[in-house]
Amino acid sequence: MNIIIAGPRGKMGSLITKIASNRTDMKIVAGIGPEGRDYIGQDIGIVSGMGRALNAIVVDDIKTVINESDVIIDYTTTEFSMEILEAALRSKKAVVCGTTGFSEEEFNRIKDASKQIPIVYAANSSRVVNLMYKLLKIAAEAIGNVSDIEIIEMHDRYKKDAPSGTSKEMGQVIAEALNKELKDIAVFGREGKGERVPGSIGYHSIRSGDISSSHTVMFGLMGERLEITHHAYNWECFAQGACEAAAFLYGKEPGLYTIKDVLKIE
Ligand SMILES: NC(=O)C1=CN([C@@H]2O[C@H](COP(=O)(O)OP(=O)(O)OC[C@H]3O[C@@H](n4cnc5c(N)ncnc54)[C@H](O)[C@@H]3O)[C@@H](O)[C@H]2O)C=CC1
Ligand SMILES: O=C(O)C1=N[C@H](C(=O)O)C[C@H](O)C1
Repeated sequence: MNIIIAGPRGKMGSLITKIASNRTDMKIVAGIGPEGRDYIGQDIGIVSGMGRALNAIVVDDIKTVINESDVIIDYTTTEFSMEILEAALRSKKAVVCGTTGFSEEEFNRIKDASKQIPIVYAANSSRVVNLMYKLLKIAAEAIGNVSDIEIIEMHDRYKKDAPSGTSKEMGQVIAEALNKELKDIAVFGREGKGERVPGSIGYHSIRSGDISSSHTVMFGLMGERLEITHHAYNWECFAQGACEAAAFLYGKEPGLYTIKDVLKIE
């Protein structure tokens, strides 16, 4: 299968390039970078920092290369992801989207597009984080109604969105386990409100230094607490999942798939 990688200079794009180039089931045919960058026209292996050419060029206009591809892997920005989605729709190509921070309206555009093209949307493409979702469901079903739930997430100082896409998915898993709507129980920040809101999920975002990604969900009771935590030491676990998702999409019917479909964590 032929793939295009969006943002190959980025943290995720460069790792995805490295991992995809070592797989025998996929071939990188192009990268897409922002207009005006000095590396447009250069080889993606050089642009991504791998130090060797992969015989695929980074272009700034997806239209010029999209027909050579089967799947586009996109971990970039919400604005650019929307452009990729439109191009993929026009050319009927599959997309793996791991970008986070979409508005509800933007996410509805992804859902609509999936009626015509196959899409994996994954706010977190690590296998272990997706196992953590399963653990959260068990914990929320058992003690969610009798504990104070807090989600604490930490990322590097450059991350654009807060709270993280993963923490929203974690909140969703817990809300579903409690038969509630996340929007009714999520509390962002607690400035000026000392007391805890009973039955809520508190969100806390830390942005500091070069923390790759950490998520803790705390179930607080009187006299004890349960914490379930995932730490990523770098972004490779997410990039591995991105490539697995691309391989999964090859030849798939249109639809909105999740990383659970890809990783088969039942
Ligand atoms: N789903 C998951 O498992 C993960 C998701 N992410 C998400 O992926 C996204 C990217 O994260 P990072 O790689 O850390 O960011 P980054 O800032 O390192 O990379 C973003 C890339 O997008 C490119 N880009 C932006 N606008 C563009 C445009 N108009 N045309 C072409 N290229 C454009 C930039 O040049 C850059 O290379 C974020 O939304 C982040 O939250 C990050 C890690 C894991
Ligand atoms: O920006 C990141 O780094 C990450 N973003 C994703 C998110 O918003 O949840 C996934 C992971 O935590 C890394």
